[in-house]
Amino acid sequence: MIEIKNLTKSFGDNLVWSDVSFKIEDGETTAVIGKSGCGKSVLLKHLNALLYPDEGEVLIDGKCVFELSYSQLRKVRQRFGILFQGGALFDSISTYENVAFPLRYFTEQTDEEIEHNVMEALGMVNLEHAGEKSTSELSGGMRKRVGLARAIILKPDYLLYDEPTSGLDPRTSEEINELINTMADNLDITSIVITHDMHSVLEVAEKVAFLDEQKLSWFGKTEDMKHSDNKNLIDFISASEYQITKKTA
Ligand SMILES: Nc1ncnc2c1ncn2[C@@H]1O[C@H](COP(=O)(O)OP(=O)(O)OP(=O)(O)O)[C@@H](O)[C@H]1O
Repeated sequence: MIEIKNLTKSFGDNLVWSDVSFKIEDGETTAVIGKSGCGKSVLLKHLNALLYPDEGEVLIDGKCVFELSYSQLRKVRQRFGILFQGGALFDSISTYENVAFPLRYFTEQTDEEIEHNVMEALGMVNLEHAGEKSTSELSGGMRKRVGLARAIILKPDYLLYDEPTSGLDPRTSEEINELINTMADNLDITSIVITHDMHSVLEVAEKVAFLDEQKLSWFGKTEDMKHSDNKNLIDFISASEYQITKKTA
């Protein structure tokens, strides 16, 4: 379990949010939503201590990540897989090598073991035949899938998704949502998804954290969101639904 406790973060005199507390239960998918600039990415970067807060704690299995030594932190960071917004692929190497990269960097696996694991990960994202392709030949949806194969290659406990459906058409977004669910079901993984896409939230998330007005404005089960009396949350959902209707009309 990841427990976020009384977290406050500012950059200079720009307060991003204060006193944020919620729990991410093992095996669940939690969506972090909110307007552009409300501090979703900043929150995500605190989970594995890529950023440090002004105050507060992030406890992973009871230990605060901000108090770990360098080597302990390295181990904790290996428990996280991250799907970056654009996929963050290296375009100078093949799709296969992109997925193999964390294994070559962090493990002592032989070429045979690497091949087995890379092909398994590519299979999970339905790209088993794309290994030799240059990543510059891939569509936006395929790049996300390769990024996802790379994010799961070290068999992480936690998978962080930064805007997994941004820039994708509705059908490709749907494929990515299905993959997020497949990963959660098949890999026994805990997922945290940053998104603006309410359709994606409804498809993948069990819990929702809504950041607004420099605080955690609402946290709860996805099914309770629409019945909330939080006006800003309801406005945010309605605005997103309007966008969905426009996109699919
Ligand atoms: N390294 C940094 N140094 C200074 N300010 C930063 C830094 N990273 C983020 N910020 C500021 O923190 C605030 C929150 O940014 P963040 O990227 O977390 O927003 P977001 O909710 O993820 O936005 P979006 O939905 O547009 O990606 C913004 O005001 C941003 O300018």
